[in-house]
Amino acid sequence: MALLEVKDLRISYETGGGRLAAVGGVSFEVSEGETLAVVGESGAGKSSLSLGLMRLLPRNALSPEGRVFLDGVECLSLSEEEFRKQVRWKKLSMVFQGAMDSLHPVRRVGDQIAEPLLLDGRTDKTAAFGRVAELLSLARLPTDISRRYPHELSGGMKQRVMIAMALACSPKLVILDEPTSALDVIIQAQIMNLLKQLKRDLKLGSLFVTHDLALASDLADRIAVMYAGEFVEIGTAEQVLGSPRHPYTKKLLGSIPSLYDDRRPEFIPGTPPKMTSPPAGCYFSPRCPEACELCSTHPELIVCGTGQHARCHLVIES
Ligand SMILES: Nc1ncnc2c1ncn2[C@@H]1O[C@H](COP(=O)(O)OP(=O)(O)OP(=O)(O)O)[C@@H](O)[C@H]1O
Repeated sequence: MALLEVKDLRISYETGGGRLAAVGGVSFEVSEGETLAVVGESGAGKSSLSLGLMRLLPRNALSPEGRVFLDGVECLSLSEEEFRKQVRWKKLSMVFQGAMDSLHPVRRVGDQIAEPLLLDGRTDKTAAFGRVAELLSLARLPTDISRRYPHELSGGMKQRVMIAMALACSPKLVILDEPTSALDVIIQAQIMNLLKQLKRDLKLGSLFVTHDLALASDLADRIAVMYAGEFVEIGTAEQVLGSPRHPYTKKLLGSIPSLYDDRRPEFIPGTPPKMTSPPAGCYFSPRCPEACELCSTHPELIVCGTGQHARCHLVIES
């Protein structure tokens, strides 16, 4: 059985301009120890998906529709209190986008990491600080930073602290929302190595949310490409990167600069549709170089390889 099973998840917001469909019927699974990267440009719905799974959506979000099974428990039908006690941080946790800047500036790092353990009520202070030392070492940080304040740490160290905090209650699955976006490339590589190590050593499952397909390829077992609230392609990293089937995935790959030839990175003309009034047909068709009359109807995901699916009429079903 999959660790996480998401079925037809839909998330919408009430806005001044009408109802906005941020996540429009997304289905996927993540197994124990597996990394699924969710890749898409800004506004594709990646953060809404992540916050929806954590049940931390903003107030103007409508109740999510669909089913979310985590370790066999259907999460959307739990009450807020049940979800907080049984699931959030314990089975499913998250490293938020830009979160390293949200550490409390005048509280010691160790106290902040210990907080969720102490709040749980099942751990005393000595045990909590023993666990803090373990978590710091898991995140490859010296244990003496426990007594330091956030302003004494570099950006990379603060991000390691955020990762340590996400692991505090030993979750089985972590959502990593753009975990390296604010870091320079050297530190980014170090954090990616740490994530790979945690995946291997702890058999940690993860949903790795990023706009960067090249970065996704470093950690992902499978990749889902998200466009206008939908998965337009999903498959193993090898399939999506080596033989992409959806025109949007091909364009995303073409936009990655190459060090080894004179090819110029392509750009994708146009912008994603307004999700308060999405077009009737394929959402990508106004920007698609391969669009044809078939694209005036909305495509379903089509099986185009073992475990590979693409939402495009031009894909031949296999
Ligand atoms: N609280 C909100 N109210 C109304 N619309 C929202 C809200 N939050 C997000 N949206 C809209 O939902 C859509 C998906 O946004 P979301 O932030 O989930 O995308 P994203 O892929 O995570 O983008 P980014 O990488 O920029 O965070 C966008 O059209 C966005 O404008």
